[in-house]
Amino acid sequence: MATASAKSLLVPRVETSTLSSTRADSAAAAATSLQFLKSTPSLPLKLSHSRSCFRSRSPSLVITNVLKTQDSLSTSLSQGRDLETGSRLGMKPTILVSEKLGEAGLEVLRGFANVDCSYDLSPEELCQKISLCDALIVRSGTKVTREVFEAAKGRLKVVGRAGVGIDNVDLQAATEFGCLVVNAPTANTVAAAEHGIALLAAMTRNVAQADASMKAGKWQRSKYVGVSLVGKTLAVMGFGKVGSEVARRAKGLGMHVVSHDPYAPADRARAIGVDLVSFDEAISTADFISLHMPLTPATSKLFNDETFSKVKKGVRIINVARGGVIDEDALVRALDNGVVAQAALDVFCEEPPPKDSKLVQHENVTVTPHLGASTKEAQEGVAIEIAEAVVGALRGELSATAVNAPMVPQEVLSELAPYVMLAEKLGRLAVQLVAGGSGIQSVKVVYRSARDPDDLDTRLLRAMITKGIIEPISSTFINLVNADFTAKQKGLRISEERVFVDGSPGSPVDSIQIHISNVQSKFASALLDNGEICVEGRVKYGVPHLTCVGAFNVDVSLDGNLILCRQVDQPGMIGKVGSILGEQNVNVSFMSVGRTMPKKQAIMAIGVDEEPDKETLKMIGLVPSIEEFVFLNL
Ligand SMILES: NC(=O)C1=CN([C@@H]2O[C@H](COP(=O)(O)OP(=O)(O)OC[C@H]3O[C@@H](n4cnc5c(N)ncnc54)[C@H](O)[C@@H]3O)[C@@H](O)[C@H]2O)C=CC1
Ligand SMILES: O=C(O)C(=O)COP(=O)(O)O
Repeated sequence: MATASAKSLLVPRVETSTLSSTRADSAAAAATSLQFLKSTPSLPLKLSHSRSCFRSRSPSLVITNVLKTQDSLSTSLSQGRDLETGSRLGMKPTILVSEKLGEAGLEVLRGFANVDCSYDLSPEELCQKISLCDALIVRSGTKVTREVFEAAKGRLKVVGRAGVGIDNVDLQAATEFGCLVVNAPTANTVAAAEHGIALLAAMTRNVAQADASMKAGKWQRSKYVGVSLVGKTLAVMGFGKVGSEVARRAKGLGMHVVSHDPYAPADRARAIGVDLVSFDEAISTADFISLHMPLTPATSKLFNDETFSKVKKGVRIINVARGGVIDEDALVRALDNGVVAQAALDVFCEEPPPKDSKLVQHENVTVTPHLGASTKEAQEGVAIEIAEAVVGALRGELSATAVNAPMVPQEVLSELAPYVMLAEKLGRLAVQLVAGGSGIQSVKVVYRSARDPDDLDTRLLRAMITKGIIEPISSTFINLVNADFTAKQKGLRISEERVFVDGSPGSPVDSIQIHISNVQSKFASALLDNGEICVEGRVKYGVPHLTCVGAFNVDVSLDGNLILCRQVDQPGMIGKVGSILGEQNVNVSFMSVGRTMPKKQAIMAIGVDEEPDKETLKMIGLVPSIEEFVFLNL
């Protein structure tokens, strides 16, 4: 249900009014809208068991422009086709699917976009195509490098990883380019765990080798005597989704399971009878080591010569995580000298590995070509999970599986929605009070709240304040993905402070204040005694309001444009300014006067639907008793 209007969080500014209309031309401020979508429509599909994981994904926040200026139009166009305008004009976004995706997911995508399934693209071909695409869906075989984001020329808004590992996506580059990365983290967990167990069993009983031998016409029973699993110790390295499912299954096989995971809660492990131990203890006591951690700079080549020097002689290793977690040359050495008796590998540093790979050819190594996620059920689940996430993101929703943007739970999103609008508008307003806005270096945000700090998630508010502050003074397209990065790039420090107020903890925030220090103001009345610009806002009846400018209390809804005037408090001022605006056909939507004391200084806040021309503003400035005024686009 649409409740109001707002700027896009995740997609670039979009034009939804008629571009040629004078309103679009003259609307210096874009009104904004916040919408909550109902749950994504149910899909006429057969669902796998894993479906429940993503069906529970909650509806998300959609933030979309309804108006825009010529300036913002060109910004938008320079970033590629405007999605909402496109859809109004009957143009669909384009989604490039660069690796095989389940048909069920493709159906979801086709309902919303033009879908280009182009598999096996070379890096050059991918770079050529990408500037025509709004989203890209990959699996593990496509390298989404910085070059890809550069080649996209700002059009690519979402990269969907149809699976878990996102080590093939340059997340830093994605973030810098404001491109959201989403993954499908749950639908292939069981498949990967089952493959881990399959490799464990196949390796210990030499299934692959014996099969090849028989197909070569041999009958070698004594050569392929295996080892038993029962009673042996398995070290699960990485006790996440896959690791814990492997552990559960290994327990069922009668194995003793230990695990190493620096971030896993011990009680979760204990609940399935697994002891969390140190890295060294895990590798030195285990008969089998199964790898389930992500590939990150910290885990790259974690299994190297030094690690193999600490393992129990004759250990067996299973890797369904990522090839890069193992130094493959070191593993070959360990296999050759018998330190590692056998290895079963689904993943490799380079995929596919070179044909002459010593590891692949090694007689004590069982290999599969990255099949961990490749079951019919998992692929159907992953495809739907990623299709829903990508479509949602293209609609501007915050995804529950965003990898490079704050993931805010739905309950938090729902209650923060009006405050999100307030945050952006206050940021936008505060920066326009600065004389020469680009010199801002230090911003303090004060949240007054009756909530315990632990119960107030301000990441979204902070991102929207940053967006509000930066967008009016920069040509950079800002969204939730790159707000923090861009602020840092611009040397803007944003600190947050929470002040406890008595009141109802039912509402997350009582007020938000923005303080900008060490700057001059265009509107001296916005300055506090300490020289900081200060504006404060609250949400009233679900609508963002400006409640304080400098030391003056005001009470105006933050909608449309705003004129702030300081005058000597006296009768007739509202009428004088109102009639100037009326004569020039500028519609006044609201007015509020805040004063220090009767007949002293007062601030008049006037909301206007249209932007007054320079002459009109000049006439306001000439009204006797008006000491200063400023026009602000919200
Ligand atoms: N072969 C295949 O087809 C598949 C491979 N995978 C791989 O498996 C990995 C794990 O997947 P999930 O369990 O779904 O991810 P997850 O995020 O649920 O679990 C990863 C766990 O590794 C832990 N971890 C991080 N650094 C560690 C370290 N230095 N030492 C020990 N543990 C560490 C984390 O705390 C986390 O608990 C993925 O990152 C992916 O690379 C996942 C699915 C299919
Ligand atoms: O989900 C993962 O991390 C996987 O490794 C699965 O990769 P795939 O989608 O099968 O290329």
